[in-house]
Amino acid sequence: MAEAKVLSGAGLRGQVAGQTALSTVGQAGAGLTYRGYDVRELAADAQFEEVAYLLLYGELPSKTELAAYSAKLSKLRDLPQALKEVLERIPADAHPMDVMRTGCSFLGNIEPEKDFSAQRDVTDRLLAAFPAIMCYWYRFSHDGQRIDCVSDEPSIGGHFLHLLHGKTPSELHVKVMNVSLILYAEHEFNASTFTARVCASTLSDLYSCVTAAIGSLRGPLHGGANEAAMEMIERFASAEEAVEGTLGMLARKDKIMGFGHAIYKDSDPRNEVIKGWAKKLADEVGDTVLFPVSEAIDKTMWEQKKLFPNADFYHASAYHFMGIPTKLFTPIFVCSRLTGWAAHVFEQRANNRIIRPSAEYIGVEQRKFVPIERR
Ligand SMILES: CC(=O)SCCNC(=O)CCNC(=O)[C@H](O)C(C)(C)COP(=O)(O)OP(=O)(O)OC[C@H]1O[C@@H](n2cnc3c(N)ncnc32)[C@H](O)[C@@H]1OP(=O)(O)O
Ligand SMILES: O=C([O-])CC(=O)C(=O)O
Repeated sequence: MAEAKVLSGAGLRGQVAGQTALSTVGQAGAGLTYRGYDVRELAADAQFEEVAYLLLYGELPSKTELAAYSAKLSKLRDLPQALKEVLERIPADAHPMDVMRTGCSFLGNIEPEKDFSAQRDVTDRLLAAFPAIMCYWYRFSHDGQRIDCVSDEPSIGGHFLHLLHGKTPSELHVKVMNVSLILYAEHEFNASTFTARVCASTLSDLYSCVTAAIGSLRGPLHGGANEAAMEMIERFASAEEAVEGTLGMLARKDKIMGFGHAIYKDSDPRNEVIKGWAKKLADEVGDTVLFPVSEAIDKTMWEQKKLFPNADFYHASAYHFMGIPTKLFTPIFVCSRLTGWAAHVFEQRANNRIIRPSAEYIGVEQRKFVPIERR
């Protein structure tokens, strides 16, 4: 059994900053659990909507509850005209994470959370509307098309692919999107979730918590790593080139995106799952470069640094094989992690104290103010 990672030093590493009943990360013998369920079992057999319900409502739904929940989400997919107009004004070269942040924030203006008793309805609305926010902007700014924001796809993953590509997605692609959304849904006190909880602790509204969390997820050390990993993988034309390139990056002390983790010590339990699906997709498209390049980087990182791929690394090629533009990778993460963020906001609100740590002062000693004319 793997020993726990030594957690000390900067970045609040190893500090217990609160309690949660939502997930365990990196506990010996239990890689990642959502409300007690192993994420690998959920990814194998559940639908993302079931997992969202589990996180947001506390237990797995019955068949009837799931049908009602999925129907509720489907009805909430369309965007208000005012939001479409805002999205149409955002340029094509904007970062889609900025689009998500603006879309979420704007919806908070026109459909505000009037009372905390509406928190689940606001979350369900965002869960249903996020794929359209991303795709409406993308298709308008890139293809000049005003797409229909509703589809008859039963799942959120299928709905996203349908809006993006304008056609019914294959069964395999719907399955992989479903797995991906499950794997990304929740991860304890990661940076974006902690951001959401800090915001919630001031008794702010849910849209503010989610908007803040999107800002934290955007960075390449967190959710943005899947895009950065894709950009790196694409630079290599063969496994040999990838090995050489990785050795060079390590020699220059570059960070290799999609590797390492703040909590896991020698593997990320989500990796084996998404890697398996990335391989299936590679076979489907007849890939002979990207997947071997990814494996070569993976092998070199382990041999040289004992660093392992995190959830982001093989997500990069998996999404690429499904024809998803690289810049949309992190926004998909938003569509999923929203469930974890919101569940943490509910938990924070249910037992709140404002989050306000202390700082160790390392500045100059106290001194006398000097008026500007004498400086
Ligand atoms: C969904 C997610 O958010 S998962 C994370 C996604 N982020 C990435 O993939 C970005 C690349 N990875 C990283 O930057 C880091 O591994 C993080 C941010 C995920 C975790 O950071 P930390 O907890 O500070 O890492 P940790 O303490 O394990 O680092 C140990 C050593 O390995 C090095 N290291 C860690 N990850 C990497 C990496 N990807 N490439 C090269 N070196 C690395 C660190 O620089 C550190 O070296 P040092 O002791 O010489 O300074
Ligand atoms: O937990 C973390 O530090 C990063 C994260 O969100 C994840 O791995 O899903």
